Amino acid sequence: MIEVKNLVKSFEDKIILDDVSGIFEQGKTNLIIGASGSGKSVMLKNIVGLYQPDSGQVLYNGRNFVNADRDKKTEIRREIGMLFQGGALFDSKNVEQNVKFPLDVLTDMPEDEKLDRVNFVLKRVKLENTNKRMPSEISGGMQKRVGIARAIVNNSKYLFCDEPNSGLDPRTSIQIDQLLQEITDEYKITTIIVTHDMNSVMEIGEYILFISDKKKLWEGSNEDIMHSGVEALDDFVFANKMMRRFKGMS
Ligand SMILES: Nc1ncnc2c1ncn2[C@@H]1O[C@H](COP(=O)(O)OP(=O)(O)OP(=O)(O)O)[C@@H](O)[C@H]1O
Repeated sequence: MIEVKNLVKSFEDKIILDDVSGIFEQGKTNLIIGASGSGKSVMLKNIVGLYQPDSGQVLYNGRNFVNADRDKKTEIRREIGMLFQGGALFDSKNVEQNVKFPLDVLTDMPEDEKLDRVNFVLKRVKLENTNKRMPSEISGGMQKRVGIARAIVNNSKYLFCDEPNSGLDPRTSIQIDQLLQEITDEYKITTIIVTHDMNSVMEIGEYILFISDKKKLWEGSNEDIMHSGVEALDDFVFANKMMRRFKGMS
């Protein structure tokens, strides 16, 4: 579980996040949503330690990351897997080398054990026998799956995904969402996904934190989001014509 308590972040004089709190539970797909520029990525970067909050706490199963010393931070970082926007694979490495990379830099596992682990996660994302393919030789959806395999190869306890569906068609997006949810549930990972994709919200939003105007304006599940009664959230949820018609708004 990750607890964010009273997070405040500003750049120079501009406050981006003002006293935002949330509880992201283990084994659940937790979503941070909001309009473009609302501060979703900034929140994720504060959680993983890429940005230092002005104030507030980020607790990884009770361990405060913000004030942790170097060793403690390294310990927590080893438990984190990240799926970056666009996959962010190394173009010059093949699938196997990409997935193995975290094991090469974070562990002293023997090579045969690393390969067993790589093959295990590749099988889990249904990419067995693609070991020697280069990123340029596989589709966008396959590249995302390689990214997911790489993010979990070191038995990650925490998984962070920034817009995992960017650049994918709707059908492939749903497959990636479902894979993320299955893996989260199966390995009891605490997963946090930043997205503005309403399909993802409805499909896998077990816990949703909505940011607007620097604040957490709403939290809840995909079951409740249609009836939040929060105007800014309705503007976000019912942004397209079809959804508005569904709600009887136009
Ligand atoms: N390093 C930085 N220095 C200054 N301002 C920043 C920095 N990073 C982000 N911001 C500002 O913080 C605000 C929120 O940005 P953020 O990237 O978190 O938005 P977002 O909700 O993730 O948007 P999008 O959906 O478009 O990716 C923006 O106004 C952005 O310009």
